[in-house]
Amino acid sequence: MSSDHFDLDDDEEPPALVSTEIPLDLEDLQLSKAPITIVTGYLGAGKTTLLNYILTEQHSKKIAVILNEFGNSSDIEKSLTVQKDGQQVEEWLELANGCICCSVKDMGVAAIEKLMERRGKFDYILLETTGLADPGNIAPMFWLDEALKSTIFLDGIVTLVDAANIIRTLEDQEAFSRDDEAGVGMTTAHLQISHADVVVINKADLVTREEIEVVKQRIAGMNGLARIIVTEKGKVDNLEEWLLDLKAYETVGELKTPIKTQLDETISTVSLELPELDEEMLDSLDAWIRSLLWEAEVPSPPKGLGDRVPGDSSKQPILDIHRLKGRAITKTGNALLIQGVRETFEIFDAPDQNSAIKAGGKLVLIGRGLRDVDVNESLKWFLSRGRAE
Ligand SMILES: Nc1nc2c(ncn2[C@@H]2O[C@H](COP(=O)(O)OP(=O)(O)OP(=O)(O)O)[C@@H](O)[C@H]2O)c(=O)[nH]1
Repeated sequence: MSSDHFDLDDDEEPPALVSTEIPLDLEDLQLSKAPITIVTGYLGAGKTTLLNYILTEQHSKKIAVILNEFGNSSDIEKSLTVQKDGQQVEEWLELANGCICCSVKDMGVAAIEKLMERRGKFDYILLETTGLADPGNIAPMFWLDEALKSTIFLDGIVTLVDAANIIRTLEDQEAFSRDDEAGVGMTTAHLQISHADVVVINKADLVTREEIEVVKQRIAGMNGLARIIVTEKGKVDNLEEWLLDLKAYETVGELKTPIKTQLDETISTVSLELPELDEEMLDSLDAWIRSLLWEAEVPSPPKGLGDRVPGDSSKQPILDIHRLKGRAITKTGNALLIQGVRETFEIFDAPDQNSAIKAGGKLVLIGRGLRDVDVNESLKWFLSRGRAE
């Protein structure tokens, strides 16, 4: 995005702090936090085109768009403020419809909060990552546990894919594989799709309807939780439905059973039924999830079930859970939601108890290596273990 007008207002002294007698209402603070949506997608998928469309459309929303260089976590930790010759650098483009656009490098959560404080309140923040970013590294930073301390909260991840090139990108292991700890077979595009709450299949004008269907099936087979929309030039008509207010980390949505076609060799989605849990089983569930996310191990009984391919120890599957969502109902009638991204997970009371109880217990896992292990059997065994012993 280019601009011919930047507002560089940085040497002003901040106003002196004045003490107030008015008690802060924590709930109000929570409500006034600004949602941040991470917009990701492979090089050239159309991220900037989509954000340009949002910023120039007539709507009544105050949106702050941050374009930055979030690439990997080490860059982010390295620098929490933007410095140039000892001065903080901010470049803001103010738009006629009340939106702003800011281009920055190497920023962390604290720096974004600080920028937002200085610019005043925005209804939404959209953060465009670089085409090579792994959203799994970025999301946990915004999904803060001590939520009240932050003025922003992670609303969701939107991943754009280029309809004409995505299949090739997913299949061209040699050209696109990441040679880091993500492992062979995993491309950046895999990581971006597996973490998505919404997938925007862009550049629909460049392919046939049949080709769009193939892309849709492939994506739905990988990430059974993401909602999918098809666009040209990033034109998403209903912003609130598809990009803003996703609440992807506060609620778990429908948790629909993923389609059976496993077209992708690397990433898949598994859906597990959860029985009603007593306290001991709830602890077991927590331990089972920790084993999967922290140890990359599918617990199995001494013999029988396996987290390895029988007879060939060289073929132990690499388990790597990227995203996890679930709903657990306790025997005492309490509904809990489960949210996870990479190693971070949380189990908390469902805001809407009635509809959660009605929908029933379920756990959905998205990640690598899930095709090679029987997570369903493992979970069943693990939950019943305490009672059997
Ligand atoms: N034909 C066609 N071209 C598109 C569409 N959307 C975007 N483009 C073009 O694709 C190119 C890349 O779009 P960008 O919006 O810059 O993509 P990006 O994801 O921001 O790219 P990077 O920042 O390099 O990762 C540009 O030339 C766009 O004009 C579309 O729906 N159809």
